[in-house]
Amino acid sequence: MQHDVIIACDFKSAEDTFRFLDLFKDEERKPFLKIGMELFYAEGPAIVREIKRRGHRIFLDLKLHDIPNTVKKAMAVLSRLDVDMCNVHAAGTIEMMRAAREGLTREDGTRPLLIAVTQLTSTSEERMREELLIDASINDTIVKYAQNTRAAGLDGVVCSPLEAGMVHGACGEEFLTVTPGVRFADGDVADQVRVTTPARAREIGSDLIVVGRPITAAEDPVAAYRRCVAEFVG
Ligand SMILES: O=c1ccn([C@@H]2O[C@H](COP(=O)(O)O)[C@@H](O)[C@H]2O)c(=O)[nH]1
Repeated sequence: MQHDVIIACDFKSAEDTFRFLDLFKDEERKPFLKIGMELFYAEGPAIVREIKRRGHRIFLDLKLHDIPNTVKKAMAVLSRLDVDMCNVHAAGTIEMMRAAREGLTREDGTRPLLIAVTQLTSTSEERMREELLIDASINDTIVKYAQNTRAAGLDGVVCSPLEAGMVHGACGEEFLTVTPGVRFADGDVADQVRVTTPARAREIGSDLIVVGRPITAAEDPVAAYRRCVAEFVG
């Protein structure tokens, strides 16, 4: 997978999204976009179809986590949207991830990329131990969840860029690392915990970085996007 920057379009409406996307209309590089829960719950499948029609690649970040049968059937519905990538929570177990892959696979055998969230980048090791009662280090947890994801036949994981090298070491170079938790050196971390810069993400081994507020809330979003691309893609 070619290194790229995915912009997290965390907007409340189609109107706000298209106002933002219009800023990029003269960009040579059509940004790869992430549609998450906020926008999808507000606008439904129509927003996915419209953004696809405009020629963007789409990561549909709905993080499914339910019993295997429910996830399989939901994935079968999502497969009709023809997105490029979608995801589940690895905590849903290997059986659930296998069901997700089966549901997503179309009759002709094709499917979008399917990845699994390991531990959210807003979670610290301390909270994981104290609130989630996971009595292992965050690194061991992420490696184990990544190995489970690989065993289920998925294509990669969502993790912090700080963990990308470790995940590749455990699961192979071809196994995708898609990494939110990206901040400029001079930027506000907000609710993220396990963060680093686009340049450092590239050095550590991330394949795709996911960047939201550092671009969407910037005074000049196009300049912020170009800065990410320059640091991460080169
Ligand atoms: O572990 C995870 C999984 C998903 N996300 C999503 O990525 C973006 C990050 O946005 P920022 O504004 O750059 O913090 C957001 O849509 C999250 O839902 C994540 O941050 N961490």
